[in-house]
Amino acid sequence: MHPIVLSDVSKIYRLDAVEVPALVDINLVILRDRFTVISGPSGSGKTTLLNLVGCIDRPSSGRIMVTGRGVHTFSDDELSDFRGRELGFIFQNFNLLPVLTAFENVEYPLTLEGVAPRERRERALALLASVGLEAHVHKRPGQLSGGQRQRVAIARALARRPGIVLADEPTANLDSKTGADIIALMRELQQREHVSFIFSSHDPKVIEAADDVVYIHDGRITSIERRQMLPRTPA
Ligand SMILES: Nc1ncnc2c1ncn2[C@@H]1O[C@H](COP(=O)(O)OP(=O)(O)OP(=O)(O)O)[C@@H](O)[C@H]1O
Repeated sequence: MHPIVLSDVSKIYRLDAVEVPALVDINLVILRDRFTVISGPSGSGKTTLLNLVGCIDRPSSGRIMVTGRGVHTFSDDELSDFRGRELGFIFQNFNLLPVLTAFENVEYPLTLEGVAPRERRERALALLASVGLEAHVHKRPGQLSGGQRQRVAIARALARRPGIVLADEPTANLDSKTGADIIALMRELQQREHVSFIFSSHDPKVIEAADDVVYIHDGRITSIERRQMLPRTPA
């Protein structure tokens, strides 16, 4: 099954009497287990599209199926439940809880889900090791570099084993070398954890790493580039 299908989706923001058409008639299939990048100039609608797919906002019209569910029909509570269960998020400014250690930040979503302490600990430590932070698990975000904070955010996004992970400009606040390392890491984790990654970005390095690139301009899809259509063999 395709994880995400958008049919005739439009989003209009209303500012007083002014209407801003941020997305217009979007028809898009985002394939599962792939690294999809939404790209386009500033103001083209990337964040709006990601917010709709991420169940943070609803379309003004059209249908959005995420893993077989029509999320455009969901109430606020249903959207929030669905987000917590099915989706992981990596935020541009990392959004880590400053008073918690790296370990506690990754463990936190598992605590919310009611996972038993031992399993929480094992999963959080394994994820922090897989992002190369085993030596930093007891540090708080303020004691970590930008790249290290992003790694914690990636580990946290994967903690509940979501089928889909979304990120808005994940390399925007990183220098170019750190950004390249983070992209390589995300690529590796996406394949290992069998998740669909959907990122918005205009970073050429992120676009280069993608399987599929959806280009948007003025709220409309201008082209879709699908690469490596053959299934990857496990490493
Ligand atoms: N909450 C809002 N209220 C009104 N207009 C909005 C709102 N959010 C976005 N817009 C408008 O919708 C359009 C698309 O914005 P969006 O943030 O999706 O673009 P973007 O491609 O992510 O841009 P950037 O790369 O600069 O982050 C823009 O014209 C923007 O001004």
